[in-house]
Amino acid sequence: MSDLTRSPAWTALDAHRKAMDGVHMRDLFAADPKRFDSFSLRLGDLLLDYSKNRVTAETLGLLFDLARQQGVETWRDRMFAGEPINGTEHRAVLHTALRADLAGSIEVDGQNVLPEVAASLKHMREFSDAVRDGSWTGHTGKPITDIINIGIGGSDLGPVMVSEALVPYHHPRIRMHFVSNVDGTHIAETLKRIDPETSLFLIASKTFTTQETLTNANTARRWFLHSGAPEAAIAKHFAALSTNATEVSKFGIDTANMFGFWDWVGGRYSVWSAIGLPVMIAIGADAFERFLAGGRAMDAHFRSAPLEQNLPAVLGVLGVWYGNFWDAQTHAVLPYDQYLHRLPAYLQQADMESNGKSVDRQGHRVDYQTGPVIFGEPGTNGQHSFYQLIHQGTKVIPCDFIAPVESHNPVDDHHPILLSNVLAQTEALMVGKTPDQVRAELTKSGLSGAALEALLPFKVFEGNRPSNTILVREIDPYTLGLLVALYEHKIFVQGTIWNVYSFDQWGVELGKQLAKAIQPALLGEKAPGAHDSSTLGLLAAIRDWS
Ligand SMILES: O=P(O)(O)OC[C@H]1O[C@](O)(CO)[C@@H](O)[C@@H]1O
Repeated sequence: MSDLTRSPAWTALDAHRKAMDGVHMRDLFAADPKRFDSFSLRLGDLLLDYSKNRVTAETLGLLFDLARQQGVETWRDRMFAGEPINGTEHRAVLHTALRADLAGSIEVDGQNVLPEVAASLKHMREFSDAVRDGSWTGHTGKPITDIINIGIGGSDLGPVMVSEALVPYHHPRIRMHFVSNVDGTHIAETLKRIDPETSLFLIASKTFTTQETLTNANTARRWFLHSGAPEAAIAKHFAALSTNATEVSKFGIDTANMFGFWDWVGGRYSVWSAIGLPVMIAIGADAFERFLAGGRAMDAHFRSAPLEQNLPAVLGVLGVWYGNFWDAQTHAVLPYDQYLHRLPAYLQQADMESNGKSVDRQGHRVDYQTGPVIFGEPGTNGQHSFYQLIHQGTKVIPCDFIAPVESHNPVDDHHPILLSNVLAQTEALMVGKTPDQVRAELTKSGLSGAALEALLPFKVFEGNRPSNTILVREIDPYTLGLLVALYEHKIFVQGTIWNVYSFDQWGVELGKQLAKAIQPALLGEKAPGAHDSSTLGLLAAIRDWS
């Protein structure tokens, strides 16, 4: 057994979990009319209702004991202080510095990093202002109409999610495109829609060695030059967002057009950095600052609120409760806002790349579950797709319902209908429908006897299915900043409880290595070499058909 699973806090939760067997949330609500007041929290214009969970005050007490036992507060303080808590890469984890009060000081290796953050933001502001006001033109003197961000993983998902979430704030002249997939279709379809004279490519890659990004960037450059633009025009149409000046120069982008950041910014936490430049161009520097301010407000809350009133801590321990004590394998992210349609994809990387680990910080195989499988779709689309399983399947699927109270598009009665679905879903999941209720309904509809009894089991909803509801007044740059930082810190809390390193991602390396080894065979440059029979069989089939 690991230190964690034999620890006092864990064993107490194990025992408590058994005591919670058979406890239905329906009864918890019936017994306590103030349950919502006890199990909800607000931070400014963000409200978290976590009352529809299989928890009592005792459960939460035990979960916070676990969080304290695992040093959540100490690790949190170490993160904010710039200590190298990313142990396998010996790096600080300081995405919080990107949105910090720049008058302060945060040191990495004895150096205050905030002046560099301020300088980078200034550079981004000057550039984005120029693109937006039309003073930055293409090589033929026309203002930029299309921004094409080429990046993948954290260099794509953060920018595309935030950009899409904030479409109502976009500059009217500027269209945004995000190319990530190495599948040629992605870049080819994008290039069809743009004009080289008015396009600006942002090559976003922390390392500037990522194969997908460089392949797409090279294709974009060839396409641009092929349009008749001279080599010197590249400087007007290509910029780099990266930590790697050497590779940026090698690619042919002038480092004057490079927006830098630092190795203490993890890819999946980098939208607050120069990687956010496409967002800043789309929404303007002031709105981007409001996004940073939202993140900063959540940071201040996470640092100072006692765990019991701490939004990220509450979300974090609830996930641990279901994953480790109720065998939940997944977690659904269900934004009831079309503009948030990329949030589930964004959180897939943020969460699964961070906590998808099976070795603890001491290098031992864990004997407990770590990060969940994250999935989701915007509501109400998900309701007509996979919610059947959430309501009546055999699995416990904790859900986060996320919704703005005000819509950017208050057309007809759409928004009340949308919101009624949020409330209805969480209520239905919690309360369910008993056999007696179904019997009464069926009787009323005229059914009776054997026919009624035959249909009855299919129409029963067990209920007791957990959900959180996160309401914001409206999705604006500030509340989005709050929301993104909320999830970042939730992931941090969970990784700390699980004693894993949340800020590395070694698990993505093997596939990259093997792809490099297989590529020459597909290009016909080499014989396939030694592989298993499946890989060889597939290679042969591909060769046959190409
Ligand atoms: O920004 P880069 O260096 O191109 O990396 C892109 C992505 O690739 C990964 O390293 C893993 O695939 C992610 O963590 C990262 O966000």
